[in-house]
Amino acid sequence: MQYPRRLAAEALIRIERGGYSNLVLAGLLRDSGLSPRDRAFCSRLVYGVLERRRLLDARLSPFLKKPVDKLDAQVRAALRLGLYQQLYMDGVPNAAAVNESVKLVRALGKSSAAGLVNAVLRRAAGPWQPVFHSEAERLGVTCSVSDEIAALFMDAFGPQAGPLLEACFEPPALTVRVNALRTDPAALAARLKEEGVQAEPAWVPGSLQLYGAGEIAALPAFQQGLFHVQGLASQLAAAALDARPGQRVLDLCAAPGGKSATIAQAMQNTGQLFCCDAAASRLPLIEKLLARLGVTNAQVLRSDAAQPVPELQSMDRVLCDVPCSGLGVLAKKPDIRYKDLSDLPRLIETQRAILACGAEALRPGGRLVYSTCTVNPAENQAVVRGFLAHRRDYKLLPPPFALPEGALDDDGMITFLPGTARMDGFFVACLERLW
Ligand SMILES: C[S@@+](CC[C@H](N)C(=O)[O-])C[C@H]1O[C@@H](n2cnc3c(N)ncnc32)[C@H](O)[C@@H]1O
Repeated sequence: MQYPRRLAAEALIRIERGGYSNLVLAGLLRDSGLSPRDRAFCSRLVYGVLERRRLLDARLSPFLKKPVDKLDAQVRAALRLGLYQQLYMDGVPNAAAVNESVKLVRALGKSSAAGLVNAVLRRAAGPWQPVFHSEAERLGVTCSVSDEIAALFMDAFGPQAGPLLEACFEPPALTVRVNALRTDPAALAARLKEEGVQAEPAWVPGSLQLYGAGEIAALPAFQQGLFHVQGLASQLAAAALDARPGQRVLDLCAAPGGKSATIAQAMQNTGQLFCCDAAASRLPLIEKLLARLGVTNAQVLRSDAAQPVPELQSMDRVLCDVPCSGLGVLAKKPDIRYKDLSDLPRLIETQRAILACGAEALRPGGRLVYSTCTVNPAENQAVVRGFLAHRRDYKLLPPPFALPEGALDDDGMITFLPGTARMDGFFVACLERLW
């Protein structure tokens, strides 16, 4: 089992140097020749260490002469991987975790650190009695997020902050949106079975949950555009728009195109769907996805949604799926755990501006959905309430779908907290323009 560990260390080192975790890992695994079991082991190690990094470092630090950040990257990776196996992988005996880490650091060309790795790991997994200076620090270390994120959860959710941050260690269910332009859930489930993947209807209509899927993009059903991978919360946000055949629909922040694709299917490939994004480099992602799924009613445009767009007016539907802090998707994107939030006020300004411009583009009687993948009330309820305070021509609609247990309903604004029905944390508000 040395090779998957070595690959995991290599991935961690490249990610530290600025690589995106999903791309780095996918690239290394693709060329590895590893069995599916070893790939799964390697992925678990990489994502596990990224997720628990702060806690792992806090437990390693007392046994090191210098901060973890100042160690050689190879030594740091071997220590974090070793301690992660000791603490979180029941299938790996403690002694094996230590011995394999010693071998690993040698294989990584740092034989001189073998004694250190051995000595530190023999002690770091023992009893731990940390001293914290604040509740935010305690939650931050034990749940492996920054103090700032811990404090934000404490402000927003009080005593629920801890359990919610714990829930962010549980990955959401792997779900796909069945491409209604080409197939239906029963036919797709049968097809996936033929391709070796178990698929069952998830509770959101038109979706399937997959089990034991390996590399999804390699499946013929994927390549033939029979589905796209999409979380249930995102599918619900797209469904909340209630887009109909023949309508004019504007998706203001569309890349990489997941919700646009689901909306195009609801429109039965008729009418006009405008898929905009400010990031030119992300537009090809939308084009590629829509082409694979056979969407023909969409135009992909570069456009800054925070500025009025006079050409895109009188829409029947507008989706503002705005850029956000991403605090609902910590379980999928571990990098967000340590994200600097100093930019938040500027981000909230952008969210407000996008909602205001989206509202201008909607016709009276039309529907607008404002959504985020964060659970931060300042980016969610506060933005919508601030908007409604000076737009008397808009009103909130009741939730357009049955809410799963645990979802919050705030005058019709819906928050899925992390862990609700195995979904991402997400926010959806549905608004109607009255005149
Ligand atoms: C949450 S993502 C959208 C996800 C997309 N709706 C989907 O379902 O695949 C937010 C997007 O907003 C884009 N964005 C950020 N600022 C923007 C702006 N001022 N105008 C338009 N798009 C913007 C980002 O490039 C990013 O692609």
